[in-house]
Amino acid sequence: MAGESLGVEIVDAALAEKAAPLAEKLVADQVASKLTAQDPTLWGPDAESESAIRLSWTTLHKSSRPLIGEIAALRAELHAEGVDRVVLAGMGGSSLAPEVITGTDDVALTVLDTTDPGQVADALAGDLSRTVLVVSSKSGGTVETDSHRRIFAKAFAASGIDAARRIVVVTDPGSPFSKLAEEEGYRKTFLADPNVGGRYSALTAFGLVPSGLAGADIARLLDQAAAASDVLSADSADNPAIQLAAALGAAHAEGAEKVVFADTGSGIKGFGDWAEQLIAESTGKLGTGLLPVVVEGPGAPGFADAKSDATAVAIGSAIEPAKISVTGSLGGQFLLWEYATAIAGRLLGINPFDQPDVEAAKKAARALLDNPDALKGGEQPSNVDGTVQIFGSEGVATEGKLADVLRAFLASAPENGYVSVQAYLDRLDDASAALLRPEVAKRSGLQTTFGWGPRFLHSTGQYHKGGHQNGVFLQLTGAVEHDLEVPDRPYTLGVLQHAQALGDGQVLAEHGRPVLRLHLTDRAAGLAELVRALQEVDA
Ligand SMILES: O=P(O)(O)OC[C@H]1O[C@](O)(CO)[C@@H](O)[C@@H]1O
Repeated sequence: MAGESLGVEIVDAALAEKAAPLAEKLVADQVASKLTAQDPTLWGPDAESESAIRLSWTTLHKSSRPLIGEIAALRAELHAEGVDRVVLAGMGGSSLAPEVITGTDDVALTVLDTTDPGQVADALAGDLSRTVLVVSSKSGGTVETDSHRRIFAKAFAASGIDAARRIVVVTDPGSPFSKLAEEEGYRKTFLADPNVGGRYSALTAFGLVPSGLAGADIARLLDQAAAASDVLSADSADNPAIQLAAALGAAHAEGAEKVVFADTGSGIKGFGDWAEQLIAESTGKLGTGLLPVVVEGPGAPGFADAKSDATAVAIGSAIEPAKISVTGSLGGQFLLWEYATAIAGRLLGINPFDQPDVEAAKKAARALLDNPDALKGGEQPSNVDGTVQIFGSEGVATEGKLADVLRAFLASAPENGYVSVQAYLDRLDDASAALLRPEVAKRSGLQTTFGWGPRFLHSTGQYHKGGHQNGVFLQLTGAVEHDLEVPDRPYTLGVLQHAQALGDGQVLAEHGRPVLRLHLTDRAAGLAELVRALQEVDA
């Protein structure tokens, strides 16, 4: 349950045996206590300058306390004005933690981490007279978040609402958003601790402001982290973070580079989606890393039948065939996984605080936005089956029926590789796209990830380009019925979404990865055709 004490159990005896010497060495090197003391030398000289400005997360359970009162005061003020609907615009580290925190506490938060015009239009269609928009961006330069800000500011104004009174900003000191907030007179700006990276920021203003405004119990969350901090700082083989990092490191050394997450009754909602970014973006670089695979439950393909390339991890009680089980409160698990990921980074020999390959896809999308002809004109599919247009990167076979194309595509994946299904669609209206993950996993026999674009670009996107190069990529794009203007920008949201899909596809192809893009000219019909076609592909 969400309140229980922190624990890591390495259920698999062989894995426990291999992890033990790694754990002993971590204890002897005093890694846990040095990490708590924010020692930037733990990842070698190349990582030192970055680590020196990325380690404040080890003490956030103390330093974030003053935020509790500030957030409660703002919430009370807003409620007194009848404003009780919270919409959060933020990508990756600026929205994944609030989504888990509010989901676990069962309080409503509308998260905008999409460029899908339909999904954004749905959020706009909510009662604006009761809405506050939290604009969260560490860098203050994320195009999706800035687009949401522009769209909502215009919609507030069009409804006769003073937009400035309804926009709250969370950002780093000195960022473009902090300047803008001042210029525009936005209601309040929370400046976050700049010495914490986005994916380690769950217990900073990024995690706490939207969650607290929505009504989650953020004081309890910090208490939970505080209760975990001593045990996580201990140079002891009983330290759960040492155990977890050693187990993941030992498994990786044996060829298990994927970590498959299933919830087994943790009481935490959607923990895997948060852990996914932390692990993928932190470790997936220099051709190595751990690929998180979030599955639907312990019976799902990928977990139930995990092979030697994957470690099944239960979030909650140990259920067969999990090799590791992790229990504990949400606040405790945030801190545990942050410690374990940073320590695993040391075992893998990488810098867990940079994301060197994320920028490439952003750059490619920007180039496409600057050249709208490349996006609109002359984009002829190689093949069409029903409502599905088929596009393939070089070397990807696109002939025949959709089922033939899928069969050939899945067969082209290397042994022990993975399939990444990437849906640039509406997470709510096209929710059935997520059913493709287990279908593809079953048909291919490969570990299969699923991500909503562009959300995953800020999460597993780093791993795809920087991690083990054995993925094949199935992109889904869809027709846009009602596009949305982005005020004072030369593109619409739909065009941005398309540029993001094509831009990332280009970068993946440049890395020599196979990319199959299926464009659904009718989303609902196309998704149904796709499921039918997959069912024709033999397991
Ligand atoms: O908070 P920001 O600066 O908008 O960034 C959002 C996300 O984008 C990334 O930089 C990757 O693109 C993540 O590391 C980060 O959490």
